[in-house]
Amino acid sequence: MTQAFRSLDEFRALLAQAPAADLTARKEAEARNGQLTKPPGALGRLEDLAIWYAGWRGTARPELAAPQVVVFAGNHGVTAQGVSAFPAEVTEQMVLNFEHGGAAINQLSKAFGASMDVHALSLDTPTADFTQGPAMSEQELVAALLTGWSAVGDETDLLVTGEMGIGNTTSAAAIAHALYGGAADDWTGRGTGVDDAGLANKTRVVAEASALHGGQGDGIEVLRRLGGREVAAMAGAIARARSLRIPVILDGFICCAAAACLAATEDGALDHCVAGHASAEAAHQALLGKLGKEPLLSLGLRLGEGSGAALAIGVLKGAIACHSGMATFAEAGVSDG
Ligand SMILES: O=C(O)c1ccc[n+]([C@@H]2O[C@H](COP(=O)([O-])O)[C@@H](O)[C@H]2O)c1
Ligand SMILES: Cc1cc2nc[nH]c2cc1C
Repeated sequence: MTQAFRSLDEFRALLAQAPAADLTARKEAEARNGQLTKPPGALGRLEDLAIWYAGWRGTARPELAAPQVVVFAGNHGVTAQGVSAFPAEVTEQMVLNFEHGGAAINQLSKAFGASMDVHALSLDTPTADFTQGPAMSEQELVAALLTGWSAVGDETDLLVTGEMGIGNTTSAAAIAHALYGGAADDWTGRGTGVDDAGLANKTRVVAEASALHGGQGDGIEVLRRLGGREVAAMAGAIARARSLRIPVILDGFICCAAAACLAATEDGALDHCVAGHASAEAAHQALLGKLGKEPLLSLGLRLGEGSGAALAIGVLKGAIACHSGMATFAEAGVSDG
């Protein structure tokens, strides 16, 4: 594939040109939904989900046949500040675990019939510690965005982006604080499980990062200054999915921070996304509120890897199976109200 973009401005231009949903297919799906053998609205959010999916796939009676889970891994210089309960080498060790099929996301992908790919991004070269300077150069960010962009399969009809990166809840918190303001502790949580002293230290790091980088540029610039390679790759994949009209299920706090960088850069950039779940990471619910997304599931997960979103594939499959498979009142000879 020829390189889709060579600079951040070219990536911004692609975001600005992103296609909308097919309104005709959406309207036809709404009409079909009204004729199905159930009381109006009785399938609750499943009805909205099926109509949303139909609009993005451009057909009133869609199938969901090829879901793809893609997991990106990156290392973070900010781990030098002691922000995680786990050592940085766990990122690489977990990549091996993903490759050998031993992680939670391997099992969930299999359980919901999704393909799964893992992309490790320059693990030997952590991003710069963003309390000292920008996490990435422009070219490093372009490379990470391109990794995500290129990871999306042409035949994919639903995308889940997951991540693995020790230290990345600090990156996500710093992104959210830079984008939405408030206090550093509004956005800082325990991640893999830091104790009270660890949480206080992490909050200091987020505050210092925002003081250094806040208020400078759009969401893409925030991503360059405070993101990580796997965070950027998720943003690139979500943007590529949009260009192909592939619906996306967002995962937890880090995935949503990546998505927020797109939303802050271009209005409507996440119209092709639904929120798979509410993570137990303290600020995820608030971040979902900023994105205007209502989570499908709330199961106390705080794993990442795309795990909550992968579970929500099952919900979406259920919604589409009902929408596309049910008989209408006329077909079934059932009296409508
Ligand atoms: O998805 C979430 O909401 C989530 C919440 C807490 C932790 N994580 C995972 O834990 C790792 C980051 O935690 P930490 O404490 O190292 O910043 C990273 O690999 C994430 O996938 C993920
Ligand atoms: C073991 C482990 C697995 C993970 N998966 C995603 N983030 C993780 C963090 C840790 C520490």
